[in-house]
Amino acid sequence: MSAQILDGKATSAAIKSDLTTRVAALRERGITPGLGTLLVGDDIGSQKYVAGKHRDCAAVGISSIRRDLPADASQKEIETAVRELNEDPECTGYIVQLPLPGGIDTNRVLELMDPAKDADGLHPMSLGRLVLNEPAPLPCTPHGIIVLLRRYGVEINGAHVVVVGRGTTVGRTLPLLLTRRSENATVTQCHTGTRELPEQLRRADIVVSAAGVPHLIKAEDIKPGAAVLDVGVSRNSEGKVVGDVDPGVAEVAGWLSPNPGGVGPMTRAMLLENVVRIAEQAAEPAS
Ligand SMILES: Nc1nc(=O)c2c([nH]1)NC[C@@H]1CN(c3ccc(C(=O)N[C@@H](CCC(=O)O)C(=O)O)cc3)C=[N+]21
Repeated sequence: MSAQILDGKATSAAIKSDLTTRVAALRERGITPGLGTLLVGDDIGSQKYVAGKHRDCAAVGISSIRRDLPADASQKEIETAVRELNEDPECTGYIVQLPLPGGIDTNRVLELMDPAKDADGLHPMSLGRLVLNEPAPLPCTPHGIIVLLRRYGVEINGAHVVVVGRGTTVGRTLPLLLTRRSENATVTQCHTGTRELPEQLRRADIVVSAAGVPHLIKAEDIKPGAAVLDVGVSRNSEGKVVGDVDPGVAEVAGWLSPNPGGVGPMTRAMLLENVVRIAEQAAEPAS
């Protein structure tokens, strides 16, 4: 038996098609959503992600505003670029591509962003609202994970989910989404300091690995039939993406989200969704 593939590429294509309709409706009312990206430096991975985001925008009718700064840009130059995106009326939502170069105070940069334009859901205000159960743009990768599970009918309610990793984009935020009443999962968060990771993994109905450790998750540690989502991004010597999940897992798992082709495209679709939602809300302020 081989796992059913949680196909993020196909699922994101369907979502993008829905978004195209919503963008067209906004445009008919004279509103054009615009996604800004601020990219600092020339990391090849980041360049690729940002290029992908702008391609997605073009495909659904969102205009894009691209700001690129050199790797040696100063804190001040980066902050100026953030202020300009805050002010730019064509930019209705934007992201600061992470990580920023060493020596830059990332949190200070994020705090300067207008929270009303937070397309990533990673502004401190949005994260605080998430903790407080208030409406806010959701972090794209965790949101993409939940939408992907739902589209394939993987039961989240009551499931035991093991999340591996403690980064902001997945490890720290995914448990917040999964433990909302609407998802109702039980979460164990693991990381590099976790003793006996295999024992934790064996109890999981759903495993989400975002550790960035190639082939950390082995078939012998997976409960037969469990859903396994590979979110780890490492690169091998040829620059190819290598995930956290050992290929042998496909023989044991019930569902498998591959990497690439799984959560990455979903992340991009959720980013577009945030941009469209922000523009819709601006068009029709809650009374
Ligand atoms: N402020 C900020 N927001 C982010 O959302 C953000 C970020 N910084 N920094 C880096 C990570 C990484 N990330 C990915 C998005 C899409 C794919 C993606 O679509 N990948 C394709 C393949 C790409 C390839 O092969 O290189 C796939 O999985 O099929 C991957 C990774 C967003 N990130």
